[in-house]
Amino acid sequence: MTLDSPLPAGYRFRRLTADDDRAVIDLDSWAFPVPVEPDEIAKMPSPLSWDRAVGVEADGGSPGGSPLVAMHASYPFTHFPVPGGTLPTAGLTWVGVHPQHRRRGLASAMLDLHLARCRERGEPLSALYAAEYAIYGRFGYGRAADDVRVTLPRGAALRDVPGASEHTVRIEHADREHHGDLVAAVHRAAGRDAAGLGVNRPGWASPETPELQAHRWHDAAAFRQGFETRRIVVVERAGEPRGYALLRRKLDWDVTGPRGTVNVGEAVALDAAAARALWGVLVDLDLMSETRPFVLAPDDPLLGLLVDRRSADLRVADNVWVRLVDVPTALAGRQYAADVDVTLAVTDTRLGENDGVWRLRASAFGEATCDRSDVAAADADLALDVRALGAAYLGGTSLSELGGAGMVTERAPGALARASTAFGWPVAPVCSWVF
Ligand SMILES: CC(=O)SCCNC(=O)CCNC(=O)[C@H](O)C(C)(C)COP(=O)(O)OP(=O)(O)OC[C@H]1O[C@@H](n2cnc3c(N)ncnc32)[C@H](O)[C@@H]1OP(=O)(O)O
Repeated sequence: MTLDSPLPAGYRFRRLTADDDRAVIDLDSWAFPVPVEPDEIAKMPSPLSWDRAVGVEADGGSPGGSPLVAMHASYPFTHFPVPGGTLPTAGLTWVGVHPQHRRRGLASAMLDLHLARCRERGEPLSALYAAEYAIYGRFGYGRAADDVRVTLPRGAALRDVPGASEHTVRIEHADREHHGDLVAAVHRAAGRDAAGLGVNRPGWASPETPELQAHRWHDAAAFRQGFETRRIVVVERAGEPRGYALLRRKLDWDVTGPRGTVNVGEAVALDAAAARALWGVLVDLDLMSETRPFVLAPDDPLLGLLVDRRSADLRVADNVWVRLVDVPTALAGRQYAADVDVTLAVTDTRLGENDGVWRLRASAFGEATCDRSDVAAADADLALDVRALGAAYLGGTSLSELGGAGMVTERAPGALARASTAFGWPVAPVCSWVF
């Protein structure tokens, strides 16, 4: 795997291994300051896939410290959900540069190396969560999904759903041994057939590696911020799990009485009745005054269940960002919501292989092909940067919205409306956990 990519003078790439764990934690705590000592973090299982972690060393290093001054890594998603299918995808993560070495081009060099390695591994997509919004557009990533954050008042009124009362509820300490398989199975089922529509939910990635799973189930006291250990609510119908939520509570008091908070890490239900049963529990826990789900899809059933949506103080956040590393493979590797036959003049200043005109042909919810076209760029139906293609790829941002912001240019009248419909998807993309 290549490490042969240009860096500013005085720096070199080096593969990282498990022996670098402590130096990686020290560097990471420079990039992401947290109120937890590196010694404590070192006791946690590392989520990294070391064969995909690359460091940057500086000549001379830092005085009294490690020569490691920057790093990046990626998680392998062999089955990252895209509209109507899955594709191998690199989940870029742990991008960090020591503050003393920032703005010298280290992140740019790491991103170029990352994209080259994705191509070598045959991963047509890369996805990430962005620490800051303005960083990743220049590297060809587009904001591909949004999620919503809400704060639910205690006892928030929920619409009735027939069948909800037929569920039983278990509230237990959450641990991997007892709940790992259940959580994985319900999460997978919810992504495969979102809300029983017979179509999948793009972006709904699973933590695939043993390292990531161990890290996600590890419940480090140092990161709980006064909240209790992790708990789980499981709703079942006829003995079969139909939904779950991972949560923690924290009890506070003021003169008017208890004002506890419920933080919900992940809440997943397989149908409307299970969602109603689950949320009925989550908004009515004794001594709590509000419930805060972490990440919800913009079309999560909870939003439709709320009788008064305004009471939920809804805010929108960017969720996963997507980068098409191999444009034809990525475009042919998803399904489309309508028949489409369109030529796209794609600009990609970092990966020249993607640059040029591509002809995409697909039948609604069926096969798709994408081939290089000999149409001149000026005559293609639509012109767009690879970043806009990434934003539209999971069906969460419409090409017409991007066109309205000047990020897609229509050359053939009607092409933007048709392509926009085809690139859409009946289920909003979202990833339910941050990687
Ligand atoms: C997927 C993830 O892992 S997200 C985590 C990202 N990491 C962090 O936020 C941790 C704290 N920050 C850092 O470690 C670093 O500042 C990084 C990684 C964000 C940037 O690293 P640097 O080596 O300073 O970036 P580099 O010098 O290559 O800058 C490249 C370009 O991005 C711009 N840029 C860098 N960081 C930012 C930012 N936070 N916001 C906006 N623009 C930025 C630079 O100005 C530069 O622009 P230019 O090409 O027009 O001159």
